Amino acid sequence: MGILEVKDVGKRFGGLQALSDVNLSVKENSVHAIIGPNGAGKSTLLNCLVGKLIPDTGSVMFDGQSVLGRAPYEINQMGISRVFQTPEIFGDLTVLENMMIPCFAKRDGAFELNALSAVLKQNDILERAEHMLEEMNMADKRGMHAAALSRGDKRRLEIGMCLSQEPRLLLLDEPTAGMARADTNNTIDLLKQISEERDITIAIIEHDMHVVFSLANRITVLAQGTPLVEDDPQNIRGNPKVREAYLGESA
Ligand SMILES: Nc1ncnc2c1ncn2[C@@H]1O[C@H](COP(=O)(O)OP(=O)(O)OP(=O)(O)O)[C@@H](O)[C@H]1O
Repeated sequence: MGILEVKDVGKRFGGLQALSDVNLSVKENSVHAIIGPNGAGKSTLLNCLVGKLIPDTGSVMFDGQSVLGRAPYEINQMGISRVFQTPEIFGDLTVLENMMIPCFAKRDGAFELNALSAVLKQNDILERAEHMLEEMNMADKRGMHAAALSRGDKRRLEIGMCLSQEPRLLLLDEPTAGMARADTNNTIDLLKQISEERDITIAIIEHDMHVVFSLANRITVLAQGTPLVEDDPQNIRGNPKVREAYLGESA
């Protein structure tokens, strides 16, 4: 039994069956990649896991509890945290102020941006945020405006903000999209370190096969809204159907 169990999930948008009969089991402490061509249904599936969409059929269980019908913030509190394609950080705030926001939400269950000045006076929040920045190797950037960070550092900050909530499942939606190779490699190293050092499960949607094969120990290939195959990376690489359809002959 995985920490995340998706059973027979289907989702239709008008006349389009975006997902059908999706079964997925994500093992605790694994890095599980979901790959597939454009329009395969990867984002739709992710949205069904975090409460942004409700499937028409099937079930989604996290650690034995159904996530269906729960609001995104409730699912977040259950221990699922999501990193978006575009970093969700506040560019006008400093790196430290950004990091304080999820620390506050973790302590009090909610956060309003206009409460920031009050938050800045709270030592426990400040200590926690500074500790997280040290863990993310970003302490030297604490006073910078987040907008001035490199793409890779914006991603690093956002991942740190997610981790400060101590999730058990981290969902990543193309975390290296649009990044130069150096930033991509830094992000791969960061995610490897997180997966090795923390008691955490990672599920990642990714187009970049270098990222997928560097990180994943399990891969599900989605095609036209339904899983084509789920296997270990070496078998996915060698699977002729997958090679032909998704990876290209050079993979
Ligand atoms: N809100 C929506 N309303 C209508 N159709 C949608 C909606 N969201 C997604 N779709 C359609 O559902 C199908 C699956 O889309 P989805 O974005 O999940 O695919 P994807 O695998 O994430 O693709 P990509 O790799 O391009 O991001 C596509 O045909 C898409 O156009």
